[in-house]
Amino acid sequence: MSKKEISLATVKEHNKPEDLWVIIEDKVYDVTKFQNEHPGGEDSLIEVAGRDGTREFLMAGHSSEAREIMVKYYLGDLAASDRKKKCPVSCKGIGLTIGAVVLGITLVYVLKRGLNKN
Ligand code: HEM
Repeated sequence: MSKKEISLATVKEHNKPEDLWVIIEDKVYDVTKFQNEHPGGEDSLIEVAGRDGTREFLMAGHSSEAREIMVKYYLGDLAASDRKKKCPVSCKGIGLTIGAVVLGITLVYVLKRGLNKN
């Protein structure tokens, strides 16, 4: 269930150890009170204070237990306009296919023209 939407500018204001918000997968968490309990240390959270820490969070390879703990600190979703535009694998695949088809047609056209000149 999503709560309210929070802008990136608002998250940026909470970038200190005594007031520490972080964005993970487009969700905003207030981890101020969790810092001292974090098994990965407070420094790793302070490092991403007030910004998107998704990459770092995923790189640390968090367990499903960690995901359960997160729920307690969830504040709301990042405002839609501040979310990074994501292109899923399927979308990249379509782009590559279209690119390849266009390239193929161009090649055939150029080759045919070249042949017709002789
Ligand atoms: C609300 C957010 C977070 C929660 C609830 C959380 C929770 C946890 C928990 C429970 C662990 C122990 C291992 C596990 O069960 O996966 C852990 C480890 C760790 N976390 Fe987090 N974490 C959060 C955010 C972050 C972020 C944003 C970063 C990086 C910037 C981070 C970096 C790490 C690291 C480096 C470890 C240590 C992994 C290891 O020693 O193998 N965590 N975290």
